[in-house]
Amino acid sequence: MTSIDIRDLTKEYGTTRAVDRLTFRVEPGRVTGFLGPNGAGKSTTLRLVLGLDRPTAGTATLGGRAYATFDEPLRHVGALLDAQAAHGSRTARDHLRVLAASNRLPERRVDEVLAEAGLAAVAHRRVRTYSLGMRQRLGIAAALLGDPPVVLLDEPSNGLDPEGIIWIRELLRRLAREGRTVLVSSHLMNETASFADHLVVLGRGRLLADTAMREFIHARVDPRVRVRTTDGAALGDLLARHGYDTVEREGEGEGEGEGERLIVHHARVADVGRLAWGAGLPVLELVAEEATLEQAYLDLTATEAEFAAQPPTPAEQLSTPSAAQPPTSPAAQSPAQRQEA
Ligand SMILES: Nc1ncnc2c1ncn2[C@@H]1O[C@H](COP(=O)(O)OP(=O)(O)OP(=O)(O)O)[C@@H](O)[C@H]1O
Repeated sequence: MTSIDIRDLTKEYGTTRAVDRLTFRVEPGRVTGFLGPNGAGKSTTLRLVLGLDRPTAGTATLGGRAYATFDEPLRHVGALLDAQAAHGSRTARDHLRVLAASNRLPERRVDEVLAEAGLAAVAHRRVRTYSLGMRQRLGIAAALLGDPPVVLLDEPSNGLDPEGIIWIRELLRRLAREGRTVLVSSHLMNETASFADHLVVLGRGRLLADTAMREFIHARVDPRVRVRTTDGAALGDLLARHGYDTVEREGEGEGEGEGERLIVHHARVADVGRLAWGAGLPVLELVAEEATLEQAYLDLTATEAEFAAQPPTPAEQLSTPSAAQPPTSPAAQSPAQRQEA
């Protein structure tokens, strides 16, 4: 199995440190989402893995080898970095045939990946007539050509139509199920949440998180419960007495007799339901509000966004908590933890 190993990787462009002593491993058999604000260093990292740029320090290897040591790299790594890279005057089929020949891949792979990417019917059209989404599909077809154990995709959903977005999601899931190593950068949080098992998050070239997606979300976003009752004041008091100090009263529900809606932070449906039942308060609605990757991501990168808007002074930088260990937000604490504090 081929993992991607990034060790102490640093890349400087003049005075800009695009990647800053980065260390992480991308494991096979799962889709790893690669996230971070604009300019965080994701593309630079991918370029370094693919030998398109030389690191200032550190290493990026695939199954222990540098990309440059592969004679037929498409058999080892498939990558989509720039959907505009294909030559416009060639047909899609010819573009793939050239790539296949240069890596001694059988020509049947060209037709297989064209079919897989939904391009069979337009394979004889010149690439310059392709829409952004079609080019994106062609780039993904090229990445799959050598049946590689490692797949790296930079913003693969870019320009894809809804059907294409479902296709890429299912493709990524399948590639991971087949035991491949799949690293996908994206700015689309809903999309990433739909296909990634694991996340690597960068901020200003440094590692902010390397964790399972489920843990990433649950560590940062508190569970909430939406409850509707005929007596919001009584339920609010009851919850406060039981340590639920963040209760938002949303007011009357729509229509007559709809009751009042409350949002209870750091709570679980079973606990709120049991308390209301014990006090004889009628519950008209009781729903767990799902935490989203977007909420968790914004919580983590809030500090980074501030830095991006206004560069800190050296003194501020010194007093900033380590980016690798962001402070636990109040939202991530349980009522018990907050009471202890
Ligand atoms: N060839 C280059 N010359 C100079 N600076 C560069 C070069 N490539 C990247 N940078 C700088 O390195 C930093 C990281 O850029 P990079 O493109 O890797 O970020 P990113 O996370 O991929 O961003 P985005 O989400 O916007 O694509 C940025 O400050 C960028 O301006």
